[in-house]
Amino acid sequence: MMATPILQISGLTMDFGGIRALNRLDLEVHAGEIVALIGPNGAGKTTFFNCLTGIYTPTAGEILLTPPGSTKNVSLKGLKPNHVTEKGLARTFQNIRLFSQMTVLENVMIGRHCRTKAFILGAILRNAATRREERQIVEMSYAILDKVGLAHLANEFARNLPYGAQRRLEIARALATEPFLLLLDEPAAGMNPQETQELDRLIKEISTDGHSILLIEHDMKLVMSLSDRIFVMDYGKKIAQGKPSEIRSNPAVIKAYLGEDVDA
Ligand SMILES: Nc1ncnc2c1ncn2[C@@H]1O[C@H](COP(=O)(O)OP(=O)(O)OP(=O)(O)O)[C@@H](O)[C@H]1O
Repeated sequence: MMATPILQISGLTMDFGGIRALNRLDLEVHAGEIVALIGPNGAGKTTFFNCLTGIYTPTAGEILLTPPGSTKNVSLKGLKPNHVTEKGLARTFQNIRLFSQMTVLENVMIGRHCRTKAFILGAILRNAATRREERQIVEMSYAILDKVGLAHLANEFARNLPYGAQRRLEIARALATEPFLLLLDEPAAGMNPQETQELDRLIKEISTDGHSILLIEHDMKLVMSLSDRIFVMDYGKKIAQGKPSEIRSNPAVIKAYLGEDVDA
């Protein structure tokens, strides 16, 4: 028997006034998978992520999250972004959103915040439990920075990092929330070929560590290298889904991309 998907989306619809940006989308992600969401500009991919992560409340449809190995699901529909993160789903953004005036380490520690127990009173009194928790946060943040290859830059201001490193720092911050599902919105955007290759390796490593991944990406070479399955959208609808080899030769996909600048 096939295990319950960790993410199950059905009939997801999002209207902006008269514009139907998402039209009854169904999609599922299983534990351990790397799934890519692709489609021409304006297809609705970012809107889709925004509906999943509490930035928009969808007009209709359901979004169910089930921790790996569990049978109990939770609906994400209508939850605030911080509550979505608490349920085990973290994301990065198309436009980098780091705290540029803070250090690399602090940016990761902030990601950790949603899993900490210490309250304001603890911070004021700085009791033993608070200090212990702080120490653990620092250690864990260093371990994550090590994973993404940024430990040596821990005390640098985020704004001083090269572009590719900033994108990896965003991933580190998302990982600090301990997600079982990670959403990456165009992680390779603006990267040079070497940075993209490093990203390819990093995403595979994160997947091997036990995180499932759903990513939006325009770099087709990266998509084909990473994905177990690909969902293709156009005009808010799903037009195809399948393995990379199936998507590559799918006539509906080729048609949707005609006239588009595809980084093949
Ligand atoms: N806040 C909003 N208000 C009104 N319309 C919106 C809003 N956000 C998105 N849209 C519209 O929804 C459609 C889908 O946009 P979206 O940004 O999700 O596409 P995309 O697939 O992410 O595109 P890209 O690849 O360029 O990032 C577009 O027609 C867009 O103009």
